[in-house]
Amino acid sequence: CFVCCRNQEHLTHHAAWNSSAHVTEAALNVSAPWMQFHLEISRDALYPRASRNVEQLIEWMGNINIIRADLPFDTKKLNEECDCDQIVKPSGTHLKLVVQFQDLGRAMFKPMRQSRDEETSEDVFYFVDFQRHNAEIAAFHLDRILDFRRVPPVAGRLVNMTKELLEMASDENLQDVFFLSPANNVCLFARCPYTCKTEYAVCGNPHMLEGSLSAFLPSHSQAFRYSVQNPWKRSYTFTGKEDWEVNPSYCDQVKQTEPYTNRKRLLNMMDLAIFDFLIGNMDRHHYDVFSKFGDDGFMLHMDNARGFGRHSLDEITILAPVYQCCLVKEDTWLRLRLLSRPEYRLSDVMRESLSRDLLETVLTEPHLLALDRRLQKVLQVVEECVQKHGEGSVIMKEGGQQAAATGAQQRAV
Ligand SMILES: Nc1ncnc2c1ncn2[C@@H]1O[C@H](COP(=O)(O)OP(=O)(O)OP(=O)(O)O)[C@@H](O)[C@H]1O
Ligand SMILES: [Mn+2]
Repeated sequence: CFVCCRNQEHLTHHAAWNSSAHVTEAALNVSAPWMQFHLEISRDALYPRASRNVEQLIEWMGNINIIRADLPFDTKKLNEECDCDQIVKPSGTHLKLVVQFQDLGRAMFKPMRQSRDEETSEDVFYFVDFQRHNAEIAAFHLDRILDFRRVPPVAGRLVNMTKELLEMASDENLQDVFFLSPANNVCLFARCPYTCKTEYAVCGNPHMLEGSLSAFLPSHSQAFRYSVQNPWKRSYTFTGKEDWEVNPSYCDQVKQTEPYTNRKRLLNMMDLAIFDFLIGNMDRHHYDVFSKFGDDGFMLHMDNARGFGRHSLDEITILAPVYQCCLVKEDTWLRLRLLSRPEYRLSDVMRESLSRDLLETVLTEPHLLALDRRLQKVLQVVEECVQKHGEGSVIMKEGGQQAAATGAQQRAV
């Protein structure tokens, strides 16, 4: 083992790769950015704050040759049961592919489905909303700026659907979803789970299509991770209400339930709510954690494609965990305040960060400005909590201890 993370704080080490099914020792390049990404994952975050590898990984995903395209495992499983004569729901949102690169790294590809200027209609339920490739990219950048480092690196890329996807398609099931539109554009549709209809397809122009590439995490056999239901998840029905929506003391219940008896996990839930409020994501039904790190480990913030749908709406209920529990991690609080100052304004830092992506405009100006407005609302919610309960019981160190006075009280007064 020549590149080892020698302590238990890290998730994988090089020796683990010898047993990897899709990598042979001969082809293995330990310095490949995707491999370095896996080696840097620790109990605290997906990558270190000062990681140089993340930039390299993004550039690499944006440029390196694609040698194979696959349907994702969950879609494959559904395909076995999928009958294209039976349309279940009129939604074509779940279009994603696994691509493999020349040096054996992999990424989840989500194609562009909605133009950047289009705002999602008010009549669309969040659970049938489109997945937006630019939301995946922007969410990664925001997560890094907030110093959470819980979103796998995501790069934007213009992909040639014919040469890089169809010709690299691993099996017939995938080849079969490609077709030529009446305008002679190459298109692809999702077989499953919801639709087999070509009107929900995405099309290139005629071959080129934008998409997001999310760097693959280590496989389950190398680093098992499991999904946990979000206690503040929404009802996925037309009229249903969840417990948190009707019970004002819901947080007391959560606090007494595993794994939230662990204060670190509870505080991480507050981070997740803040993150989702900023991006406008109402579709956080689950989150993932690596089992190796137990309840102390960080939470993964994956699947952010339903963020950034409506810049004119600030969906305050996404902040329910924060205003119901009246808790926030001190580090997060300090960072949010910093990003509200004119010299570090969140929208400016985001604009700068996103300009390094290969795609021209990741977020339009109204979405960037919405971030500043929403950040103010987060600060306001926390300040109201501080006024009610005092700073000592609201702003917490990661381990759950009271934070040193941060001046929230003064600002609130
Ligand atoms: N970067 C990644 N590395 C490894 N696995 C990933 C990655 N991105 C997504 N996945 C896996 O693919 C599955 C689907 O991804 P995602 O949730 O982003 O897409 P989705 O179309 O919204 O699917 P779902 O309906 O399951 O939410 C998830 O279970 C996740 O574990
Ligand atoms: Mn999803």
